[in-house]
Amino acid sequence: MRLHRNLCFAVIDGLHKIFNEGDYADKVVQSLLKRDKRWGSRDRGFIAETVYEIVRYKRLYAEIADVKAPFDRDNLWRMFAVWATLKGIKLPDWKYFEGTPTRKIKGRFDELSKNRRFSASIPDWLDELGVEELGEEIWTKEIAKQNEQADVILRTNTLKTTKADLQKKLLDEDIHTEYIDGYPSALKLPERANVFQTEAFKLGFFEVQDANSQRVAEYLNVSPGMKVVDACAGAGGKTLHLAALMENKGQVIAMDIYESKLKKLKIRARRNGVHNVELKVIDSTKPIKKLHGKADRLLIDAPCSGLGVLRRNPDAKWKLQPEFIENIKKTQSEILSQYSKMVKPGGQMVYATCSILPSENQNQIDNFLTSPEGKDFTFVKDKKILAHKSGFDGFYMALLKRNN
Ligand SMILES: C[S@@+](CC[C@H](N)C(=O)[O-])C[C@H]1O[C@@H](n2cnc3c(N)ncnc32)[C@H](O)[C@@H]1O
Repeated sequence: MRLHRNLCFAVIDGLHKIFNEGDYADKVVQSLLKRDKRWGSRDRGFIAETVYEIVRYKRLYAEIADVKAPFDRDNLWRMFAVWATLKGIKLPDWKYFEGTPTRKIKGRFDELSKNRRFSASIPDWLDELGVEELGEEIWTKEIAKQNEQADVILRTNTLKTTKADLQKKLLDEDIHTEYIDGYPSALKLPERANVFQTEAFKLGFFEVQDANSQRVAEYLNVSPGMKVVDACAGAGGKTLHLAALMENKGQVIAMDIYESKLKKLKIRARRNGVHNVELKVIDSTKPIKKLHGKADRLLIDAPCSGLGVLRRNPDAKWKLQPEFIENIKKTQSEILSQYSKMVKPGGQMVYATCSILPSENQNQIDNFLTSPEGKDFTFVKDKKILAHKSGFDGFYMALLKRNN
């Protein structure tokens, strides 16, 4: 591979924004890709993948390059040189690469690879937490998997098309996809492509959604005509899926504390041809109280650490703080106790997270079931999904039934 100066500059600019200005990696990459219209898909792929890779392995590359945060541009070039050397890419004779100690880099890499905190590139506190919660063996495998690039997965919008028709339509647009065993609406791209530019996307035939994320709405056993509350709907990935499973019949009440997220959901619902969603901002306890005992089904897709989806948000490793996890656990427990009251007797509820930590998952359910609010509920089943076992994102989901 030959390095192109303007693409490498874009990578360095992106890293500067992510590491030093705290910008989100996905937003930074999105804006970098708009910088030059002449860039083709290979150039865009280089920028996105290199930025993500250096973000993933920040701790390892910084240690090998012997640089410390905050990283100035020279430091970022040194980390870039480490990345390129380990990839076996020949460094051009640019001034940034003068005196790069190629042999020493490889030696340091071999040495540091024996230590998970460097090989998987994670902060010490997170490594301790992972071992404490999952045990050494599982954590080692899981955190290694979370450093891989995630596949692009689509969810067929069954309100508008079928999986087979969508596959044909995408093939007409030169995009190859494959079925995934056990995931009824999913299509996987064996090769990455910008699916948002396709006609099929503009027509609302699919949404981009991880395969295991597609399991969550399915877990809730909804049917057409029901009154379903999606209490932490965000921009509505699962709301849209619920509406499709309900064949646009009945009512989905999509709630969130952020109106801005629900506004995005509104746009997506229009593209998806979804007509049965009502949006409600949670700006006090009132909207929840009004729904006490009314919902046939409740989805709590709770705010969480996001440790199951690090492949998609690698910068979360550096942004997460132990205090955030402690606080989010309190929020999860409050949400469970307050929002569960919306389920009517005989109704069902799913509590889900995109975390792999038992303390955010099954422990929350155990605590809820022994609390005064939880005594009306019976545990039906749960699923603990780890990325290294399933090949897709890490998730947790529990199904509970409200007693009659
Ligand atoms: C995991 S995300 C939801 C993702 C969304 N369901 C989807 O499938 O695209 C969790 C959501 O919970 C929202 N949230 C945080 N605290 C909340 C609260 N107390 N009540 C309701 N929603 C909350 C966040 O704004 C965020 O959108």
